[in-house]
Amino acid sequence: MSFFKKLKSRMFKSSSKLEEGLDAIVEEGGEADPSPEDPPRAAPPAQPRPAVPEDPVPDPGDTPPPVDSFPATRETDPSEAPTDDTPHLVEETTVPREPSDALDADGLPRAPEPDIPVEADPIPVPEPDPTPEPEPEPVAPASPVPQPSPEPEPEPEPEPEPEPEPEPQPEPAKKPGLMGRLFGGGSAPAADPAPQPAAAPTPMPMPTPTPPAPSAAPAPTLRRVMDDAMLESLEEVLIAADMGVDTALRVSANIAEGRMGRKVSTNEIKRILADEIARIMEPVAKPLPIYPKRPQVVLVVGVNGSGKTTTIGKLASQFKAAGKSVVIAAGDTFRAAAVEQLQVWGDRAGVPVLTAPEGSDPASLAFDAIKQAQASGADLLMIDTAGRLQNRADLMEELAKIVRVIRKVDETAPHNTLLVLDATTGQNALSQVETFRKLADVSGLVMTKLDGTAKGGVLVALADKFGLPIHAIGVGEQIDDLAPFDPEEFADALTGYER
Ligand SMILES: Nc1nc2c(ncn2[C@@H]2O[C@H](COP(=O)(O)OP(=O)(O)OP(=O)(O)O)[C@@H](O)[C@H]2O)c(=O)[nH]1
Repeated sequence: MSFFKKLKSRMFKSSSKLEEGLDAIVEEGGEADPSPEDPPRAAPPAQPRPAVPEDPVPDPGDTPPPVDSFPATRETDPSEAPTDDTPHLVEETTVPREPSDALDADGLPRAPEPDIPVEADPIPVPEPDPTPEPEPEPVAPASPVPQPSPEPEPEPEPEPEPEPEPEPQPEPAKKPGLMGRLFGGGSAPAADPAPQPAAAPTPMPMPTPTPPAPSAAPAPTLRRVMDDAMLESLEEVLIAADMGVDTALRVSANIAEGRMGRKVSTNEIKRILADEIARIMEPVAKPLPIYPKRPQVVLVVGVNGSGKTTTIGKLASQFKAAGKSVVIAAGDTFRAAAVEQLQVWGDRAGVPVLTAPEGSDPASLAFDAIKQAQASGADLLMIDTAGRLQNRADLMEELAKIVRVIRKVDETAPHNTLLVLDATTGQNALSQVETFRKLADVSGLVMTKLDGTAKGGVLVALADKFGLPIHAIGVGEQIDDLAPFDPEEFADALTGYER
């Protein structure tokens, strides 16, 4: 099953909404057009995503250039067997075709050519059976084997031994693909209800071969002339998919450019839209840069429950696996449960968690944590902060204070300020970015919970409006459910476009 068929079979709500909308738009005013469907978009030349961002360092001032980037382990280890969540999956290879000379001039199958014994015969000669069959062979495989039973009616039960079919190669049990987990495809690998072919090894009896169906003429493609009414519908569908009004209008306008009055099929409109979305997302798909500065201070901010602690645990685990020494600081000093939760993640990732007495000033914890990380020579210090709604001025001021105090120890810090956004919040993510970047100088985004939302389109709006790097996406609650952001996969999944 190809990658995209797998994706389609678990298609997320957002895409179905968008995809259904696009289908409906073309159906609404479309007409059957006998001209063939446009060829699928040619796959771009394989471009391994660099582990080091090509762009200049976000903070060129005092911060040295990044030497590495998250998640190096996923992207750079060639020994890793490709998995479904590898962003460079290719479609299944096509089935080899019969050579065209298998047909004669009339299009009928040619008679087999006699073997010319030029060299040693490579075809294995069947071994002569040393023991002659005592029983007469059935003439036709469909004939029932004569039964010794006196019953006059032939028993349908004891069918002739089925020909030993080649054992179906059971596919190795796989973790659901990244895109399979995106936007509602199920988060935890264990919870994946997808049927595993490996679990049912019993070979199916081969059905009697049925004659090939007469080749039906390909159904004519439905096409609609691109006009104002179609564009208006497109805008509505994009807004409903959470892209926001501004982005939806801009995307629609770009799609219309040079195409007004032309007929487009559903597949063409999906391809054009997927290309447009991928074009918007491409510049923001940047892994978290890693600097030679020790400790590199990563401040993690966001509203309550957006997934900060979980993301810190996942990141810490990946950095540790990449050979970095990581320390986490529990900056939510007001909630004992938050500290405990972070400690659980620290244990999972195998990294120490620095804590402060309950109720103490989070800015002073951050100060102490940097000092300790400096003393221990840690590569990375990740500071968790309490969740705060962007409309709580007092809490936002507290965050600004944390940043000020961090800069007292290291004026180049924090080297990264990650805003963790919950994809299920939809358009509210825009106002979160606006407020947090004012107060905490957000350097990049992590979008969590893309595995269970109808709101994936908001990422397009974020990229279009702010252009902040999207370092990673959360696709589940497990420690390895954090993946690099792949714009093209995302665009195809969002629009339902199949390459
Ligand atoms: N499905 C899914 N759940 C996630 C993801 N990331 C986090 N969660 C869940 O979201 C919930 C909140 O995550 P936390 O990491 O505690 O969020 P937080 O921002 O630290 O929360 P506060 O400290 O209360 O502000 C938890 O139940 C997580 O398991 C994700 O990518 N996918």
